[in-house]
Amino acid sequence: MTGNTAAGAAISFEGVGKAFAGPGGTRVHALEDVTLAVEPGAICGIIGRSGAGKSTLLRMVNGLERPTSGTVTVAGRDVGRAGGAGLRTIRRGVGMIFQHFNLLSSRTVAGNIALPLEIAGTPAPDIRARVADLIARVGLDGLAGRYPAELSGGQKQRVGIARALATQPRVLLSDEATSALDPETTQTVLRLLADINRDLGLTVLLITHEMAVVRDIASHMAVIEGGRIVESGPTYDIFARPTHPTTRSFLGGVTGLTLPGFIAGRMEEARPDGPSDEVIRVTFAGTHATDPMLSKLATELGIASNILAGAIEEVGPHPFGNLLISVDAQRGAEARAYLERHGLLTKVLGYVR
Ligand SMILES: Nc1ncnc2c1ncn2[C@@H]1O[C@H](COP(=O)(O)OP(=O)(O)OP(=O)(O)O)[C@@H](O)[C@H]1O
Repeated sequence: MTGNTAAGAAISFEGVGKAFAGPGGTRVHALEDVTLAVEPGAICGIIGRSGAGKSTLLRMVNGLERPTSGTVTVAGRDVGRAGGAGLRTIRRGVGMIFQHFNLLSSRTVAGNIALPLEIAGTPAPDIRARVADLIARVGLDGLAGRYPAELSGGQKQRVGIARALATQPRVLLSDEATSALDPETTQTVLRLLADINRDLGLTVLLITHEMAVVRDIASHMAVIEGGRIVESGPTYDIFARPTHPTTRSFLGGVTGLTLPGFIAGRMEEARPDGPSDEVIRVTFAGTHATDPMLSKLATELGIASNILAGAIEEVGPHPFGNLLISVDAQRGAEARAYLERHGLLTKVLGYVR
């Protein structure tokens, strides 16, 4: 997904910058030198904190914002320089869903879904057939005549998704689409997006501040901070080997990376003189996630380990685990070498006396 190779990409950002006029004649640099290529059929999650530049990035894909430098292309078409009919063509190929759904309260479910087709001048009989298909596709059978006020949040988002799909776009943009939903409804909406991605081959670009959303649905991800992409690549690789501190702090919320307070408060960076325990993060990737490596460490090397925190979960279709363990610091190097030899990743986090 990442890098400079934009050829063949569904969406590509090349050296993109965006500056807004700030207070008192200042300039706010919302994006700086963003380069990212999203391959056709990928689900790419952009994660970042409030104000990092996520919305600005997303809005460039359908031309709601134009870059002040660099180039944004969708299926090879330059969005920033398109105007009039060219921009309308690009926009027809890019659907968008929103955190607060943005439905028209005066229109029924069917009426909301029909709107983009009416605007595109689609004949009425075709609209009726297409709307019926879309209602079935998103699981809203029987609700065509309801008004938004009569729907749950999850149902409203399904209407939003159906409306976004009405003009058969090749790209779907999702602006915090599950942020207003409860966890269970979030899961059903994410599953629907994953099904649509798979069945229709749509490319999905989603922005979120929740790593769990990225973990559950995104094949690729990018972390944005202060308007710059600080890390990007396949989601699984980044979960296994996060390099940037911001990525690590986002990961702390969804993996077993957070040390319990009673250990965290006593950790020292350097190994102290005298007896101590080494605290190690062990990342289990792929099939190793289910291997009983710690018991092998005990039986084959006689090294006992304490499990301090951990979780095994799924990132996309792959099992993935993070364990925080402690071992006698004198045997730490030996334990890490053994685990690494067996395909696990290790990192010393510190020492506890
Ligand atoms: N139209 C605008 N005029 C001036 N500044 C803007 C404008 N739009 C965004 N910004 C600024 O650009 C920066 C990035 O904003 P953006 O909305 O893209 O961030 P975000 O990551 O989407 O944040 P959030 O999660 O809070 O929506 C912020 O400093 C914001 O104040």
